[in-house]
Amino acid sequence: MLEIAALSHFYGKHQALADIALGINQGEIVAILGANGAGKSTLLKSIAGLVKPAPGATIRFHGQSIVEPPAHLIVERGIALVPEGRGVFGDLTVAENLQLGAYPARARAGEADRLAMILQLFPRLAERMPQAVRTMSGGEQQMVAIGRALMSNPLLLLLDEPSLGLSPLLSREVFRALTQIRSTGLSVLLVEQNVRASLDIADRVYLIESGRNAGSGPAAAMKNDPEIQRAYLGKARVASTPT
Ligand SMILES: Nc1ncnc2c1ncn2[C@@H]1O[C@H](COP(=O)(O)OP(=O)(O)OP(=O)(O)O)[C@@H](O)[C@H]1O
Repeated sequence: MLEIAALSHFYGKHQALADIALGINQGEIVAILGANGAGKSTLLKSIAGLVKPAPGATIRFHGQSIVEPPAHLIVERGIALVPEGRGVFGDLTVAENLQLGAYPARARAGEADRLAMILQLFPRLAERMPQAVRTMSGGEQQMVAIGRALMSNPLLLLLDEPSLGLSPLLSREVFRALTQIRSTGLSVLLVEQNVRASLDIADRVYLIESGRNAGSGPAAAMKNDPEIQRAYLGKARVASTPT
C-alpha cells in the first residue's frame, strides 16, 4: 500500500535521509529502528507531507504519488501521523480533541461508529470525555492522540515514539491497542525507542543508520539476530570461540 524509493531529505546542508527505500503492506505493523538522529522522525514527516523530499523521491500510497500534495491532502488519502510529543490540544476536552480529528472529508461517514471503536480500544477515554487533556497523564494523552488520528479514518497510522515517557503499564496498553488496530486491517508504521516491545508486536522491521537503510526483515528473525540484540537490546556479544 505504501512504497518508498530514493527518499532523501536535507535540512539546509545536513542530509537527514539518503536514498531510503521501504514498503508497507495492508494490515502490517512495520517498525523503524535506529539510533537518535538516524532520521526516523524525518522519514515519518516526509510520508505525512510535513517535510518535502529532495527531488527524485518516490512515495506512492495505493499507487498514487504523495510527494507533491500538501499535508492536509495526504490526510485525505488516509495517512494519519501521531507526532512525537503527541500534539494534542491541552485546553480542550477529550471529546473535543477526538472531534477535531474527524475534520477530513473522508472521516464524515461512519464517525459515530469510529468513536465507539476508539472508546472500546481505550476504555479510560470513555470515562474522561469532559476532562481537559492537559490534566491527564502522559499515557492517557497518548491514547487521546492515537484516538484523534483514528478519527480521521486512516488506512495507515504513523506513530512517532508513542511510549515515550509512559509507565510500563500504560505502554503495554498502547502496544496492545496497536495490535487491535492492525486486526481491523489498518497498517501501522512505528518509530519506537522501546525496541523489545516493538519487535514483539511488529511484523517487519527496517533499520536506519545515519539516514540510510541498514537492513530489514521479519521482526521474529530480527529478535534473534545477535547484532540486533547487541545494538538494540543491550545483550553482550557472546564469544564464538572459547579461550
Ligand atoms: N528542523 C531541523 N533542522 C535541522 N536539522 C534537523 C531538523 N530536524 C531534524 N534535524 C536533524 O536531522 C537528523 C535526523 O533527525 P530526526 O529527528 O529525523 O532523527 P530521529 O531518528 O527521529 O532521532 P530521535 O530518535 O532522537 O528522535 C538529526 O541529525 C537532526 O539533528
